[in-house]
Amino acid sequence: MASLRLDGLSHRTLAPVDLALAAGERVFVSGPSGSGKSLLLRAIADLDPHQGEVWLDNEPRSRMAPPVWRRRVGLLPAESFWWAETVGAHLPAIQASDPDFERLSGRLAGLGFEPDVLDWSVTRLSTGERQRLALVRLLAQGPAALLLDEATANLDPANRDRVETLVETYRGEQKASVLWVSHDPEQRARLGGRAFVIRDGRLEPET
Ligand SMILES: Nc1ncnc2c1ncn2[C@@H]1O[C@H](COP(=O)(O)OP(=O)(O)OP(=O)(O)O)[C@@H](O)[C@H]1O
Repeated sequence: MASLRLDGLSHRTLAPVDLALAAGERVFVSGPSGSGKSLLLRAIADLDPHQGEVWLDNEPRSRMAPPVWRRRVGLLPAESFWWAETVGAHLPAIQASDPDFERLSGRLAGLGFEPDVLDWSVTRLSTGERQRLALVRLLAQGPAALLLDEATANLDPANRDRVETLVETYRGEQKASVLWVSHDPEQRARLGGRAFVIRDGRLEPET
């Protein structure tokens, strides 16, 4: 559970942003291709050069070790990277007797996977499977804030709904703040909440 606050955060194409998300709040960001949405998320995750500060509750990013920050502020990139042989090798080693195993199996099932997906080779994953499994992998770290870059861009409506449900369940249970980049106005309308747009290098409330 944590609030997320951007304090004069800027990057190469974006004017300084001040934005506060309460713990458990979801905020959408949209904007034309190339407007700087992904760079905004990457700056918050401290993956790219930027100016300004980001806070999780009262903890500034500059006082946290980068690996710790990136575990607590979890970025789901538009294209996920898989480096090991199997899906399961990317997830924490959990025994079937561990309570976390049930939670993991529940999330996999909620996204339409059988438990044997953990044994699948990553080379067989379709684009949509990669996108859904990358979300499961991210949530397994237990982030306090989620940064979602087009989390449903490659999915059919049924799988899009499954991902929305999983994100909303996690947000509700963990009181995680969620910054969600989405091009889909119907998704923003369906889920509700505050929405912003990046126009001419500025983050503005969507009207
Ligand atoms: N490493 C880099 N060096 C120079 N320019 C970059 C770099 N990374 C991104 N850019 C540029 O910054 C701009 C914003 O990129 P960004 O990926 O944030 O766009 P976006 O809003 O997420 O677009 P899309 O909706 O197409 O994913 C683009 O013009 C991009 O070419």
